Amino acid sequence: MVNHTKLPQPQTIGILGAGSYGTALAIAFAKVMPVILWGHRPDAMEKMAQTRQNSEYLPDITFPEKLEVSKDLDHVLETCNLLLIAVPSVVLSDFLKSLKGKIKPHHFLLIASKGLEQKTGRFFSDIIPEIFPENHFGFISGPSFAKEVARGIPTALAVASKDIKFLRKEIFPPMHNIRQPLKLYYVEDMIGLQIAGAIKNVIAIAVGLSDGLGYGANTRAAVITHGLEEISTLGKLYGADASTFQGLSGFGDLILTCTDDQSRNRRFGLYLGQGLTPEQAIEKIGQVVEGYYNTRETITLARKVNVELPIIQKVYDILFNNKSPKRAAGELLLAIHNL
Ligand SMILES: NC(=O)c1ccc[n+]([C@@H]2O[C@H](COP(=O)([O-])OP(=O)(O)OC[C@H]3O[C@@H](n4cnc5c(N)ncnc54)[C@H](O)[C@@H]3O)[C@@H](O)[C@H]2O)c1
Ligand SMILES: O=P(O)(O)OC[C@H](O)CO
Repeated sequence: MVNHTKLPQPQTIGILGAGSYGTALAIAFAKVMPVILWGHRPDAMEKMAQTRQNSEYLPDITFPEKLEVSKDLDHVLETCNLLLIAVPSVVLSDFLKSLKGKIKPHHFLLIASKGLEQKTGRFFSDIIPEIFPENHFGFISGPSFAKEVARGIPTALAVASKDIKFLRKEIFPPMHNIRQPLKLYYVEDMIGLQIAGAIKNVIAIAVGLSDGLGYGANTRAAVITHGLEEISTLGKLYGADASTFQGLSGFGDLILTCTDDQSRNRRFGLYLGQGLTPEQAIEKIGQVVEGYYNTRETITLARKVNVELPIIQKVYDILFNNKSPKRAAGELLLAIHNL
């Protein structure tokens, strides 16, 4: 067992992954505590260090003073106890494996990626202890577009871990200042948080699809409502706490992702509805569309417990069985009608 009381103070957060979300969290946390942001492309990190901006993902937002930019992973690992990991979920397993041997028992891993392991559909909460048996870890999730987090717009996030007491009392006290726009709430249900974070992306694709095909607000609300039901059904079968799906990482993130065009998953669905192929839609978005992978992984999870998820199955049929979006949507609406 790690003795947290021996960790050096003050706490510096190391953020690994300098895309839109890693950078946004770095900006938000650095308003109150020291942060080091690391990314795997040295040239991009050098540019960020010089310009004090991430012009690729968050143009025109200047980094706070307490944000250090680094291309030196060893420096981050030596300086920071808490490592917040914000790489796309499709590369998370490989990324974690690449850290094996470098991560020490005192490092706390907080995962901000939303998804399940590629192809296997395994939970990262099962994978992390296999790679890092001695480390404490958790997940951070909830309704939050990177741009709004970076701009300091009031945002509420859920943190799930078996060790929330340590995070709340030892790491994040500066974040609990009432004037902070980024609020953290603590829960213990890591499975629920992971399921909700991954599958809301699939439902957002379905909603985008419905909107892209020209259905209205009524249909959108029906797909969201039944989508939440599918998330909860699957979650309960995997032992998640039902209340997680009513909270920030469940209902909160589902509403955000399904209803605002800042969402890449929603936009992906819109493009499919407008007639683009999945490949064309991904290219047009130009950033990670995790719901594409999450759809396949969710179906893998559903098959393991023998449950039918009509909305997610239709999205799967479009993405991986070449079904036409129009035909799938027609069948989907019939399926919803019969639920
Ligand atoms: N963008 C958001 O609004 C948002 C909000 C909440 C959660 N998230 C989550 O954050 C995670 C990252 O998403 P994002 O929006 O920052 O993606 P992004 O497409 O903006 O950036 C991805 C970053 O990951 C880096 N990367 C790719 N492969 C890597 C590897 N093998 N090792 C290290 N870095 C690698 C890329 O260089 C890029 O900088 C996702 O799992 C997403 O669900 C994003
Ligand atoms: O842009 P999206 O669809 O990947 O969604 C981003 C976040 O997960 C919203 O909370």
